[in-house]
Amino acid sequence: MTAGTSPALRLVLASASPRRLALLEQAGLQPAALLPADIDETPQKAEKPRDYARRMAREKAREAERLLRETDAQANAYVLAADTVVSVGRRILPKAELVEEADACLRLLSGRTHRVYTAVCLISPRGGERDRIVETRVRFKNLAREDLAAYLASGEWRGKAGGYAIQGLAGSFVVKLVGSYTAVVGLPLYEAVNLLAGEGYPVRASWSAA
Ligand SMILES: Cc1cn([C@H]2C[C@H](O)[C@@H](COP(=O)(O)OP(=O)(O)OP(=O)(O)O)O2)c(=O)[nH]c1=O
Repeated sequence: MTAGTSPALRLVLASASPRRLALLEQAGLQPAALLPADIDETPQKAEKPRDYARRMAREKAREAERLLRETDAQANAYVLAADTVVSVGRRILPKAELVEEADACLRLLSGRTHRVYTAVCLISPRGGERDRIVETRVRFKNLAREDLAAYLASGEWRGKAGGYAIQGLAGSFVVKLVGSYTAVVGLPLYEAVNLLAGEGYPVRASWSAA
């Protein structure tokens, strides 16, 4: 753990997503602990995709913070959580678990622009809560029958919001992206690092090659 002058200062990533951990590490941040939060991810009736992503990130952070306090009431930790939602208009696409779901998502995304909302929420050691929401517009090419069949066979869609992963094979479906690539993968690095820095976390403490 490298957290500057305060050895007790810790970063906790409230996530089970290997992508989020890899992104955090890409930015030179090594969490001291992973604390996935098991929350109810059902969207509320008529909830807007942006509001839903924000609520989910907040609930994940709060639940992880609660779990942390249960084991260590004095924990001097920053708790970071994120949530990614893919939407077409007001419609929230599912995190595809079944091939039928992925198929339906990809047919909907084919040849059009959709929005990806990723919210990031940070709870600081003193309990202060801050968040950011990033909207990214992604345009997919027209997916041919062969594209669809091959992509579904790859299995890369499993567990991914909207039934695709831009960091994998589906990267070749993207005609245009306006917003944040890292947000689409699962953690907007610019916003996450800024949130942490703004709350006093030593974000560059481990950058030195020495
Ligand atoms: C759109 C898209 C999503 N995803 C992933 C990121 C998230 O893991 C997932 C969206 O689901 P989330 O509910 O945001 O995250 P998760 O349940 O996988 O992980 P956790 O809550 O423990 O942090 O979809 C990609 O990896 N690539 C993409 O291009």
